[in-house]
Amino acid sequence: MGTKKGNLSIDSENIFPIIKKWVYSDHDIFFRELISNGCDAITKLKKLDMMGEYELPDDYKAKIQVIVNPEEKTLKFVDNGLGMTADEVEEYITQIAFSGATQFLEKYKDKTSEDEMIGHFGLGFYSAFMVADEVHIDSLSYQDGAVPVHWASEGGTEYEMQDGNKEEVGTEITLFLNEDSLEFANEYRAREVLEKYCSFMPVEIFLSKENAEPEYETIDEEDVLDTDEVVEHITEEEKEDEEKEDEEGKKSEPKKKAKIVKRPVSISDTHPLWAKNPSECTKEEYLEFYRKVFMDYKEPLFWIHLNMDYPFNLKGILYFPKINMEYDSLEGVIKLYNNQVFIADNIKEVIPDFLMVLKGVIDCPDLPLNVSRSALQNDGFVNKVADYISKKVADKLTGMFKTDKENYEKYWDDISPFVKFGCLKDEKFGEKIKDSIIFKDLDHKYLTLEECIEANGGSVVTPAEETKEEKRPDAAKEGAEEKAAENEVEEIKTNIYYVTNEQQQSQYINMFKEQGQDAILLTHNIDTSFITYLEQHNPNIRFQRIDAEVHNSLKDEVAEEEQEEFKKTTDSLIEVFRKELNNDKLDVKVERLKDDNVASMAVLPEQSRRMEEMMKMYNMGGMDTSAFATPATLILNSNHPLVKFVVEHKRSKSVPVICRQLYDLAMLAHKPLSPAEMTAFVQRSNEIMMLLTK
Ligand SMILES: Nc1ncnc2c1ncn2[C@@H]1O[C@H](COP(=O)(O)OP(=O)(O)OP(=O)(O)O)[C@@H](O)[C@H]1O
Repeated sequence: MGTKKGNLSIDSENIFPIIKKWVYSDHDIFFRELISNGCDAITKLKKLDMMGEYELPDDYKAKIQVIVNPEEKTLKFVDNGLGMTADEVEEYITQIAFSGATQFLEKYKDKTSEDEMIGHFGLGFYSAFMVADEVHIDSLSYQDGAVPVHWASEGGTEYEMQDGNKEEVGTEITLFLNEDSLEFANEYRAREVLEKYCSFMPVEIFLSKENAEPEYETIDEEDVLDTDEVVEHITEEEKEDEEKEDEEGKKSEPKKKAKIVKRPVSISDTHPLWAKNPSECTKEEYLEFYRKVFMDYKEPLFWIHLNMDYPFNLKGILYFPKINMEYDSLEGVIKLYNNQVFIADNIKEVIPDFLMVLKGVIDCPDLPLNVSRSALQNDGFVNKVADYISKKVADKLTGMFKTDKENYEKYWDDISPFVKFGCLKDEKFGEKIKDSIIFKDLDHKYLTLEECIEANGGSVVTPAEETKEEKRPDAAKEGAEEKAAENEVEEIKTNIYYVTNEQQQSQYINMFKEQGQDAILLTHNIDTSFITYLEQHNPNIRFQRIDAEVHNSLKDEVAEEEQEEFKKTTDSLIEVFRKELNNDKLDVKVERLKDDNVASMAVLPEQSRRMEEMMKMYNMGGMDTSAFATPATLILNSNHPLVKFVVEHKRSKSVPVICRQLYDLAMLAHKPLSPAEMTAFVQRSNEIMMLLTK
């Protein structure tokens, strides 16, 4: 063939600026595109061999070589796939713009948003022009009598094609890098990109530097392989005094070694663990894979091996890392692959939001390589993938809850924020997992929600619901009865008490324990939202923080005949405290607490406290949420000698000090004092101690 010159295609005129600017936001992606073309070419050649249309040489070893040359500023991709004839280069490369690109340009000529640009247009090869001023193709087709072809283009609309001189079947693509992209001719940078995109490609990939000094290694002669290039055979004479003699007194043979050219190491692991059958993988393999891929040397808690063929193909491994710190700061990585070719990290359309704290790999050959995020959003298939993944995670957890409770409880602190977040985010997940959610009680024993309800004297189906069911057939009275039943439900809600901070709420915990009353620990900041979620899903329960009210079991009843006297005491205490604390709106309540070690405490209604917490959590645009805060109620224990003293000695000069101190002590367990309050508190405490010295 003489030199053939031509125009790439009338349509391609405007394609290069588009490619350069938008198609691929990550410039390094051309590595992936060119290497996956090479992999495809190799797969096709192997298929031809299988179909008997071509015979692979006996010593055929599929491989892709990436050769950097910083001096020449070139980068080469060499594969031993099926190669192309001149006609094929013409058809697949030159005229490419006819097919995809025409529509592409039509559709996107006025759009500038990158999100909308990325699609699957068979433009992979052209990504080379993002980094190269000039690209050459040298190819030799597998076909009998094929003539090698050389193609060159400078990325405009023109190209040149002539006979080439490639001797082995396959294709070599040479990129003459532009000034902005010289980094890719650096061996270390190239390795970094290859490791990012090609760590698990199905073909071995070798990186080398053109004209680099060869590296050698010395190995035992017996370990030399046919494929090794031996440069020297070495016989190591053992020193006289070290000479060993065997039983018959013969000298042992001198050691034979060989100096060989260092064996190249493939960048890609062509059989990644996720592609294997889960039953064939060992714990050590899972851990090693985790360390290698995520560079995380902390052991993951456990993992799920996904393996699905129908109705779509999906394989992968999801690891649960140790994650018991604040939920917001957690960041997992889920790497998405298409047939072992890396697509991207953390594509949120495919991976349900709440699973983003996990670390893992997912290989889904049915997902397009060039994923457009906006295109994925409403894609039914993508939603199914996401549903499947979340279902599998729920299955793993419920399975573990049933069959391996000991470990499940051990992991619970780590995984509970994730599980709870999952419930808030994904109805279906919440429904599946609901019976496997557990709560730690004051003795650090685990209970299910059902057990918590029972421990607090309730039952999962409330009597009111039962009556409601029974009465249902009576249609005539239905309306009125339903109302009555609803009120009843309201009345018989089971309270589940909880603690958010064991230190701060210790006074309440002690009182609870003393009365044999239990509570659960909910210490994570996601718990505020989570209990609201549980209440919405279980109308018969109500969560109350341990200091939200004075639990009935903590109080002594006031007998009928004592009522009047008690009221008097109450009124006078309220008056004194309001006066001494200089706050006539102060909410004071007097109770007879069973625990006479407690003089005062503060309670804050559950709903207003939760509201305040939510506002704080969302920060409400930097608003000062204290303006909305409901002040706590001061509870005074009329059984306590200090309180009794106040009632009996209203005019004593100690009363102001006692009132203020009791108030501060109650509030301390509830929230931090302001700087001024704290200063006053310390000063007063010192004054009280001074009295001891007198
Ligand atoms: N290394 C190669 N060996 C043999 N044929 C190749 C090679 N590279 C490209 N081709 C041919 O050129 C065609 C166009 O390649 P290009 O990368 O532009 O698009 P694609 O691979 O079809 O799609 P995409 O890369 O966007 O997924 C390929 O389909 C293939 O037929």
